[in-house]
Amino acid sequence: MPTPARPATLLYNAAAGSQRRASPAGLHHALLDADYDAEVWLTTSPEDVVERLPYITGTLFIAGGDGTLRAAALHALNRPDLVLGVLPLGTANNVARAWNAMGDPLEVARSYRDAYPAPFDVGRVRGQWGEDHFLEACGCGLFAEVLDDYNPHAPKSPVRALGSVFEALTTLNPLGVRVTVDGAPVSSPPVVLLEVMNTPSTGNGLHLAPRATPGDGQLDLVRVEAAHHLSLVHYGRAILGGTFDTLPGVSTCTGRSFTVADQGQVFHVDTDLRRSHESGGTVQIDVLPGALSVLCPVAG
Ligand SMILES: Nc1ncnc2c1ncn2[C@@H]1O[C@H](COP(=O)(O)OP(=O)(O)OP(=O)(O)O)[C@@H](O)[C@H]1O
Repeated sequence: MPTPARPATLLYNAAAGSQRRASPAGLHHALLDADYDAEVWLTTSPEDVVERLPYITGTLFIAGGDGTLRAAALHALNRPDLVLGVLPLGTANNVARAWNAMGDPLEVARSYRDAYPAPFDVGRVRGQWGEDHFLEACGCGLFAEVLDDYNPHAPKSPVRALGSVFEALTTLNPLGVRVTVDGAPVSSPPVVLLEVMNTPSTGNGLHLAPRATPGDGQLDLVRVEAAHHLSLVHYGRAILGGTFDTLPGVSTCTGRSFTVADQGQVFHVDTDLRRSHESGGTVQIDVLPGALSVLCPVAG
C-alpha cells in the first residue's frame, strides 16, 4: 500500500517579483510529486505571517522572494518543530541562491522529495535601537546609505535606485570605525563599505562575499577601504564575476562575533534600516549557528 504524502504548508506570495513562474496549484502538484501534500496559504502581508505562523508546525514551504522568506524566518527562530523549504519566486532570491534552491520553482519543489533539513545560520544585531536578525547581511557605508535614500519598502524602481546610488556616491564620507572580530581589534582603516554577510549576496543580487556559506556557523566581514576606492565599473564587473573579494582594498575575514563602532551612521539589517539616536558605543553582530532548519534540495 502506498504511504500517504507528508503533510506540509505552502506559503505563497502573489506579490513576489517572479510569481508568474509558478502558480499555487502548480507548486502544490510539484510538491505532491515530492511526496508532500501541502495546504496552500496565500499571504498578502508580513502581518499574516505574524498571526498564523505560531499555529503551523512541520514543513513550511515558502514561495516568494527574500522579503517573504525573512518575514517567515524571523518567526521560525527557536522553533525546532518547524522546517523551512525555499521556493524561489522573488527578484533577487539571495537566500535561495545561497542554498542551491535556484532555478525553475517547480523543479526546486520536486527536488524536495529526498531532501534533508540542515542548519541555517542567522545573524543577530544589537544596537542602541534594540535587537534585530538577518538572513543575508547587516552593514554600514555605501549600501546602507543607498537603501536609506531608496526606501526599499516602496515599490521597486530602477530609475529611483540609480538616483540613490549617485546620491550616496556623491555624499558618502568614509567611515573611520573601530571593528573587532571574535573579541580582537582588527586594523580599521577608513572604509566606504562594511558588510557582515551570512549569504554571498544581498540587495539586488550584490555578490559581495562569494565564499560566505549560511550553514557554516560563521559570518563573513567584507570591507572596502576608502583609499582604494575603485571605479564603479571595477566593482560592477567583480560583483557580476563573483570576484569582489579579490579586488585591491577589499578585505574579508570570517568570525562569529563582531563589533562596529557606532558613530550615528545608518545600518541596514537585510532591508530594514536602523540608526542610533546618539553616537557612541558599539553595534554588536553575532551569528546564531543553525538557528533555522532548512531543507536542502536534492536534484533528481
Ligand atoms: N508574507 C509576506 N512577507 C513579505 N512580503 C510580503 C508578504 N506578503 C506580501 N508581501 C509583499 O510582497 C512584496 C515582495 O516580496 P518579496 O521580497 O518576497 O519578493 P521580491 O521583492 O520580488 O524578491 P527579492 O526580495 O528576492 O528581491 C513585499 O514588498 C511585500 O509588499
